[in-house]
Amino acid sequence: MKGNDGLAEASAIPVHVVGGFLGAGKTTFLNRLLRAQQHRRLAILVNDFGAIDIDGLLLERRDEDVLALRNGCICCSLQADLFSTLRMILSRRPMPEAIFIECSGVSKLQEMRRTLADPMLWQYAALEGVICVVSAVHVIAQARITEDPLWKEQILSSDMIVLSHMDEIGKADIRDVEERLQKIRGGIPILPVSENLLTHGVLVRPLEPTTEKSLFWAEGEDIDDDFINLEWRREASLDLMAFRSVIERHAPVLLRAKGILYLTTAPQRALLLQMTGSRITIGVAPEKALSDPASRLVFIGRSGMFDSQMLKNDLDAIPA
Ligand SMILES: Nc1nc2c(ncn2[C@@H]2O[C@H](COP(=O)(O)OP(=O)(O)OP(=O)(O)O)[C@@H](O)[C@H]2O)c(=O)[nH]1
Repeated sequence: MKGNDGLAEASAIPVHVVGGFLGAGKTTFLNRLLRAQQHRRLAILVNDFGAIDIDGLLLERRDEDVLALRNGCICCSLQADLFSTLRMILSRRPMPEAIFIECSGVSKLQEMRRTLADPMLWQYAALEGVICVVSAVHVIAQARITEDPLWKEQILSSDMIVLSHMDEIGKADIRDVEERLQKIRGGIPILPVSENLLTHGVLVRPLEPTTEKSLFWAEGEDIDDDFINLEWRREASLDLMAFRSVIERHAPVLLRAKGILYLTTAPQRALLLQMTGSRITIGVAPEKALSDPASRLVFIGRSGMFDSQMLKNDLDAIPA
């Protein structure tokens, strides 16, 4: 049977939102969860703030299960795309058992919550809960991130916090992190990533659909303007020392960088660059990355602080 809007009627599919600041560990958490729940039919919707689909590349799931929404933020500028993608997922047969939405690191979770509380959507896909992934290392050592109003908004607007990067700090620091988070949002469950959490799914407090009329087209505050991103692509491989010095020069104003790199020392080898705050790692990229032989990187910073043109000029000047 079909509903008035053309969607098949069915009991609502649970929707889990996974949010959290730039580089907090959302994709890593989701990958662990997907591995633990391999037997389930899940649809994953991933929102990269930039046009380059890095998160889609990093998610370990069959390509057809992962849908990417790029070049904007689903909590504001991509709201309409979010709805049309959800409709497409809901029209699939067999239907997924659950939908996970990985927000971009700049998504406001209150906006996501309002968007998904749409009364019409709720009949088919009901928000089960909003999980905020918080990096314990950010809390202990990255004041630049934890002083960002958006970081706090995400904690205040979620139902549960999942702590990442706990392996990198000691027990006393973990207690300190929990206390600091409880001060921001008293009573919120703060959970480490455990097998139990990954296997038995993610709780959480069921919400009621909004009584307001559909927010489908409601205009939210556009937070895309607060952040600037630079997408940079180079067909030839890069000199590591020159690349490093460019990154070190710009690191103080960057909140996040990630992407695929090819270096002159091993031009056939795709490397994965990850940078959150001032922490940088370069490791082996997933095999899928090799389908594109170009280096492709995304850099994100706050407007007014991050000079994307200057970074682009510096990157362009790196010798091949
Ligand atoms: N040691 C450690 N590293 C982690 C953990 N979680 C994530 N990372 C690393 O932190 C970096 C960022 O992790 P991602 O999962 O890509 O973070 P994200 O929140 O999806 O990033 P954006 O989508 O860009 O906002 C990567 O280098 C991960 O390997 C963790 O629990 N422990």
